[in-house]
Parts: sequence; structure tokens; C-alpha cells
Amino acid sequence: MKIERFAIPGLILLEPARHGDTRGFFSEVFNRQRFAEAGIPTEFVQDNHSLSREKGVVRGLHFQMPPHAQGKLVRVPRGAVLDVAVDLRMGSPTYGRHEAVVLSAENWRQLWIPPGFAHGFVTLEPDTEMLYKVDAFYNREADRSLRWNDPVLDISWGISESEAILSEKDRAAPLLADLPPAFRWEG
Ligand SMILES: Cc1cn([C@H]2C[C@H](O)[C@@H](COP(=O)(O)OP(=O)(O)O[C@H]3O[C@@H](C)C(=O)[C@@H](O)[C@H]3O)O2)c(=O)[nH]c1=O
Repeated sequence: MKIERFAIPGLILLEPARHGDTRGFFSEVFNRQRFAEAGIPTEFVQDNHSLSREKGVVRGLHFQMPPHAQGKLVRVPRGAVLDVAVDLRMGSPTYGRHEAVVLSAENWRQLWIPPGFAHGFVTLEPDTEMLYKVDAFYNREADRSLRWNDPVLDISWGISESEAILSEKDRAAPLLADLPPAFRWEG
């Protein structure tokens, strides 16, 4: 399994092996021991699956307030996304900065996003499915959005506001400057 880290501490990109043969392929997409060795020592409590019908669907940027903060292990078994994680940990050397990576059925990459980040993605292909494991349960009251195209975040989504297909909740999401501080950097 290939493992890559970023300038933003905590984010981990993983690429599990895919064993191809004439029938297709086989892949261990999650192995608790190997993922723990890679720095993801967590117990997951929920598996989520979403389908986005069109190219240009933007979901995010989302997070849950403590004590319901979620770490997310995301992957794309069908289609492709540009996946984005924004560091919201107050005091972090990379607070407000983000990473954006392509996750696709083709590149087979997974992104580990620890608690303390806002997460979102834009679909690069129609009929894109996202699967992700989370380490805390969904909590509707703790669920928050951050405006996907807040200029302060400076994220290159590759689409304009008029092209983006968003939920009403995400369209009305607040800017970073208007969010209450949610997370503290713990080094
Ligand atoms: C996230 C979630 C939503 N729901 C419900 C609430 C709502 O009726 C419906 C759709 O919810 P949303 O519009 O929030 O779905 P969506 O916009 O796909 O939300 C997801 O976006 C990505 C970027 C994430 O990082 C996820 O954690 C999650 O926030 O599903 C659950 O029942 N459980 C869950 O864990």
C-alpha cells in the first residue's frame, strides 16, 4: 500500500494494492492493522455511501461540532472527485489551509481526514459514488457547513458558482470568518 503525507499534519493519502487478473481485480480496501500502522488508529462506527448523478455536484464543506467531530476515510469506487479537506484546528500551523486531491475508481486512492477538518468534494464525472468510513456517529444538531467557495479558502474547484450543483444547505453556508471556533490544535 502506498502512503503519502502532506504539508498539513494529519491528512494521509493511501493507495491499497489492487490485484488484477483476467476476471477483474481484488483489493483489501480496509485492513485495520495496516491502516493503524499507516497512522489511522481508529475504530469506525458508520459506513456512508453517496451517489452524485451529475458532474459538477459539490457536497460540502462539512464537519460536525465537538463532541461529535468525525474522522473520515473516503474513497471513490465509481467515477472521480476532487476531494478537499480544510484545516479548522485553531492554532494549527496550517489553519485555514486545504489539500485537494483527485480520488477516483481509476487511481484507487483513499484520503484519511482526521477530526478538525471540513470536508467536501466536486464530482468530475457523472454517476460518481463515494464510500466513506467515519469514527463518530452522524449528529444532525452538530452538523455544519462552511461555504465551499469562500474566497479566503482560495480553493481551485475547477467550476464556477453557476455551474455548481449544491444542496440548499450548502448554498447558504457561512464563511470561515463567521464560523464559531470549533476545534483546537493539539499538536
Ligand atoms: C451525513 C449524513 C446524512 N444523513 C441524512 C441527512 C439528510 O437527510 C440526507 C443528506 O444529508 P447531506 O445533505 O448532509 O448529505 P451530504 O451532503 O452528502 O453530506 C456529506 O457530505 C460529505 C462532503 C461529508 O463529508 C459527509 O460527512 C457528509 O456531511 O442524509 C444521515 O442520515 N446520516 C449521515 O451520516
